[in-house]
Amino acid sequence: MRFSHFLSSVPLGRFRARTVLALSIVVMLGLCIVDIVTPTDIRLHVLYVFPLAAIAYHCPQVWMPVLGFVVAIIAQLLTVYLQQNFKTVFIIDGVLAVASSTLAVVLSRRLRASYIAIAQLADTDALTGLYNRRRFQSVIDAELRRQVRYGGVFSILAIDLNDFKRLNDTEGHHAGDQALVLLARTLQANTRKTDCVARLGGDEFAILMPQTTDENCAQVRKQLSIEIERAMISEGFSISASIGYVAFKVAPGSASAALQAADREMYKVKVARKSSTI
Ligand SMILES: Nc1nc2c(ncn2[C@@H]2O[C@H](COP(=O)(O)OP(=O)(O)OP(=O)(O)O)[C@@H](O)[C@H]2O)c(=O)[nH]1
Repeated sequence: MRFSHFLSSVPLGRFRARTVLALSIVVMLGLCIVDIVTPTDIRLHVLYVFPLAAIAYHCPQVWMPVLGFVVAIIAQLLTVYLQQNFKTVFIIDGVLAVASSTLAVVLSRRLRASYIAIAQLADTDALTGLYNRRRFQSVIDAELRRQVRYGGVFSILAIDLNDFKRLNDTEGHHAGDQALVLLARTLQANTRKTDCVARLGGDEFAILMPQTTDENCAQVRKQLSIEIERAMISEGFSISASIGYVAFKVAPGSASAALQAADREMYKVKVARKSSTI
């Protein structure tokens, strides 16, 4: 998410974060001008900018940053009023600096945690916890760039359950969901940590395997077919998967082209299976 999009999406009552941030900057500039006109040390007051901006981004109610500005202004005026007394000024500035820095750290950490949670939601499939199509395409993009730079080979496997609709229709969507989760676990358990397993949608899954040749893929497909069948039978699902693969010795034009090529191979397997069962 671009920072400007994120900023404009933060709800702050009737105001947008952008408005409150602009307000906080105006107030801080005002405080700095007060400092310059009444020659005190402005270095500490600049510290207020960060916590106030952090509050402005983070808190859902607009009165909180406004209250922060009011407290900062009162403290500032008090500091100016007492500036003859060096010790008092030092204490007020010290307390404000510590409080504002602590607030900035706490709020920034919460902000970062929310951002990570949002980014994770955008990249993963809620049911299986695997990467979703969007993230998988960016993983393929990265592999394409790596291959163009360093050469080598990588492969993509496309996996699609057979007659999954029938399972949903006869045993219900909950059973269907369980079968999808089981498939996700089986794929992860039987691939390398360096491979990337993703759910592209519905009963379609895919695996990106770096440094994996055609021959390796044939072995992986055989092994996965056995493990999927074993896992499904052990949970009482009579369901299998069609698996197609492509090994790319030369970088394909795009991530979508790579996925489509693997998909075509998977459909060939599916069609062959259907015609053999007719
Ligand atoms: N339980 C469950 N079902 C889903 C989910 N997403 C998609 N589906 C169902 O998956 C089914 C996919 O149907 P199809 O694409 O015809 O696949 P299929 O029945 O396996 O048919 P073939 O691929 O031709 O063997 C549909 O019934 C969708 O409703 C999900 O998250 N959970």
